Amino acid sequence: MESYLISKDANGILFYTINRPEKRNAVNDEIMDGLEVAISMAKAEEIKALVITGAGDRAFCSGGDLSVFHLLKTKEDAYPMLSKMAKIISELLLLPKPTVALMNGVAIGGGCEIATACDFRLGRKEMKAGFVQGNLAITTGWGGGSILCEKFPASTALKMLTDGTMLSADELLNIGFLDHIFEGDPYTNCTAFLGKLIEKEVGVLSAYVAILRRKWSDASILERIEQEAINCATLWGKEIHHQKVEEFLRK
Ligand SMILES: CC[C@H](C(=O)O)C(=O)SCCNC(=O)CCNC(=O)[C@H](O)C(C)(C)COP(=O)(O)OP(=O)(O)OC[C@H]1O[C@@H](n2cnc3c(N)ncnc32)[C@H](O)[C@@H]1OP(=O)(O)O
Repeated sequence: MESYLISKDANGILFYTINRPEKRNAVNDEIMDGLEVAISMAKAEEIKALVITGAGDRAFCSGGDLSVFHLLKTKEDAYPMLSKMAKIISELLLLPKPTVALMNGVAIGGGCEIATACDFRLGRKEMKAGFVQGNLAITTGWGGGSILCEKFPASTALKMLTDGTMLSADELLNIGFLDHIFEGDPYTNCTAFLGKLIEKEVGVLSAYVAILRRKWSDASILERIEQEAINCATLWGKEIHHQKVEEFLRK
């Protein structure tokens, strides 16, 4: 089974689907590489938006693949993985096309980081999401913390990051993290949400998103994301992080 799927619909929307439902759509190197391919494909003239979603109805993305990444022990081990995904998420953030996180299920840790980098977040009614990295004695490491602090009020962002709790769809809507809650078929709901947007010319869409991309670039977002990856790598190498991950893997 392919670990990710990339497809385009008749409206010019490109879909990137993490296709590891048996692992709650956890991110490994292949998923990272696939996302980079999708971001590159989304730059094509005919593409009006990039949508990221997960296979199945349980999980959008459960973050980094702990069965793989827990083998990374030191700061030097972890930094290349963190920096690789931080660069890909930076490209997602600055893509000159509108982006959507179609959150078909739970989003945890790095899964929330991917969603935060998107312009819009749609959540299935039953979904929950949480930046749980703090419970694993690390921080966000793929840029999600920097982007959250860029996009949301400081207190909202810091509360989400430092609480490390799972929030319901209604709670996420109330704080502005979700733009829309849906029931039923994710694709139908996503195309309905983008209904007016896909009527516009690509040049108009690109010009509008450029206003945001320019604002974030002027605010040195890329440097902040790189520093986040370095800080996460430093915490990653500490023993307490490995103990916390072992506790999860033993459950
Ligand atoms: C920089 C990124 C950062 C990092 O990598 O350090 C992070 O993303 S930190 C956050 C890492 N992610 C997590 O801590 C999430 C762990 N998973 C869960 O809490 C649950 O699995 C949940 C809520 C996503 C789904 O719960 P549910 O009851 O529906 O399923 P199971 O727990 O029974 O899991 C089913 C199956 O999936 C495997 N699984 C789930 N999440 C991961 C993951 N992140 N990495 C690897 N594998 C994962 C789980 O082990 C089960 O596999 P099985 O072979 O069936 O035992």
